[in-house]
Amino acid sequence: MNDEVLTARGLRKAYGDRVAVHEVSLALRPGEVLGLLGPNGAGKSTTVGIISGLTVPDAGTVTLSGGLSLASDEAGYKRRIGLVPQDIALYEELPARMNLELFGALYGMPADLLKRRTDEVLAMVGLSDRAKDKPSTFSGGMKRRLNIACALIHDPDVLLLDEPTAGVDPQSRNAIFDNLEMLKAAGKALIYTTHYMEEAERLADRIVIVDHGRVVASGTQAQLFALLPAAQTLQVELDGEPDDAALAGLPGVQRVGQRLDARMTDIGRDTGPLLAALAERGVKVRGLATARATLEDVFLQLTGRALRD
Ligand SMILES: Nc1ncnc2c1ncn2[C@@H]1O[C@H](COP(=O)(O)OP(=O)(O)OP(=O)(O)O)[C@@H](O)[C@H]1O
Repeated sequence: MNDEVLTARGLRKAYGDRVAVHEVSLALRPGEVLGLLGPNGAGKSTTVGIISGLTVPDAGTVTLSGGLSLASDEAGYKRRIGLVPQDIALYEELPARMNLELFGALYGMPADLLKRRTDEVLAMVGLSDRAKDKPSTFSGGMKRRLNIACALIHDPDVLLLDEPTAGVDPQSRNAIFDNLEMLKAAGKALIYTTHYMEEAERLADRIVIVDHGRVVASGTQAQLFALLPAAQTLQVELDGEPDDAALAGLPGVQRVGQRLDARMTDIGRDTGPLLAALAERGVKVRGLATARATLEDVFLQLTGRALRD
């Protein structure tokens, strides 16, 4: 028995010679946000496309809880999945409300339910007072929020979001994050693709890092940071100008001008001994700061390249 709402196994998709997705497997539980993190072209959209049923894989399976798959019941499967595509997909010249009604009609929702859900999702994304307006008159952030509302109209269990904050102002971005946290609290399962590691760090319970179509690492943030030789850096601001000889031989310590950067796996344990060693050598300390490793560091460690170009 498992409590997964979605299980993807061995997904593979090639376009000619180019393998976009290679043996990607992932699983998702209710109330969980899975961050799919990787640079441009890593295969995130293709993976999401396969899970949504828009892209046919060359190999692999996606199953929802209860054993539901595209092969067993395509309409039933799609009713449980919502997709927020990377490129905004709206009818620009139709009122916001009508956009939602059209999406709802695709799922065969009865009129009374559709009316109720339309009101609910408009309220959720903060667009109730713009229901009669056309997306062509909306800001980028408002269009994104309406796009998310369209994906939620049929109340899916699983929401796939493909870089949903592209071109969004900070205020709308925060509003989107609030919405996603609300959905998570309501037990929805979310796959969130991004190449912004700050977004993955903020939202994701677990993260799958992809590169060149392959999963290079997956786990909780703590598990991913554990892949680094040192998860934290203690920055020691020096008082005066100690000579390099006084600083020689301190393990994991690097001098950066008037500062020492000490890489540590356990900052609580390792700070005391370092400060004692510095005092013993007559090195005076003016201040301390800590810097935490980021997912960018994890990606760099695993691939030797930066996440963003
Ligand atoms: N329809 C297609 N035809 C040919 N090649 C494609 C197609 N879709 C994707 N690819 C290629 O597959 C690879 C993975 O693309 P994908 O869009 O899945 O990456 P991504 O991680 O979502 O990147 P981005 O963040 O830029 O959207 C890329 O090399 C891309 O050029």
